[in-house]
Amino acid sequence: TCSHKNRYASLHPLWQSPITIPGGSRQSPINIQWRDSVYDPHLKPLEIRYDPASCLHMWNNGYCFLVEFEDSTDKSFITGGPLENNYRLKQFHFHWGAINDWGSEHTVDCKVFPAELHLVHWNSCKYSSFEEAVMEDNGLAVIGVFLKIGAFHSGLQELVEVLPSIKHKDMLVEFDEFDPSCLLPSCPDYWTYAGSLTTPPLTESVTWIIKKKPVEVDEDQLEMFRMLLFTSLGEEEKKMVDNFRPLQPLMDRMVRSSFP
Ligand SMILES: NS(=O)(=O)c1ccc(C(=O)NCc2cc(F)ccc2F)cc1
Ligand SMILES: [Zn+2]
Repeated sequence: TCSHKNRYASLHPLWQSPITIPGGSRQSPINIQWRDSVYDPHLKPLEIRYDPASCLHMWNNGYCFLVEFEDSTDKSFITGGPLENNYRLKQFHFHWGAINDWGSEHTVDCKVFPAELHLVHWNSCKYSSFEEAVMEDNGLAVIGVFLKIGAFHSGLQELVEVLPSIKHKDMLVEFDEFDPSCLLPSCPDYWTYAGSLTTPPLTESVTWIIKKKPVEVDEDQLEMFRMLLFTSLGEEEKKMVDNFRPLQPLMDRMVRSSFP
């Protein structure tokens, strides 16, 4: 197991006692041990079709900030990869740390990244809404992308400059014409495994697709994430940082890779 350095010391109340759900056998996040992952030559390339016009708004939900999409039709969806059906984009959000030494939910060979992007999709072939799909074991597909400190990211900057307008919990701002594929690495390689939501209700309905290559953002951009607050206007201010769940046991699961 990875040494649980003090990155869990000052966790959000949600995780003071790492919640393990009774009988949970496929919880997320996990450490991906590269050498234990199994190359699956039958895995197809992931197909990503996002329509920037389906972007609705960005808001602070008191745990992270998220950009939500219009999901009444298959305007923005993914298919292929480990997926049997089309999965419609619902929202994307991030998890990050108080400092650049930690922040991601998943780790690779125990390496922690300063932040992690999650693009959340639901199986629109089998279910009629996100809320329905979230209860089913093939209901959701989440693409995870690691962020590392490096070059300035011009696509991310469009999000960063809106953050001051959603500083407090429940603030929302209209947001349109954003194509989240600009946040993905160009390398097609990924790992995939069966897991769960990483926040309550922690339902075990997620096919995780974790991109092998991180994307680079500069430290001022990541610092802007840390100006957000968990708290509502008028409450005692608590900086929105360390909004990641502790690592969960792999148990009887295999992690497959799309690359040899
Ligand atoms: N970090 S993650 O990518 O694993 C993740 C993705 C989505 C959600 C979510 O939608 N929660 C709210 C929510 C949950 C439900 F189960 C039903 C409705 C609903 F809005 C939680 C965690
Ligand atoms: Zn997430």
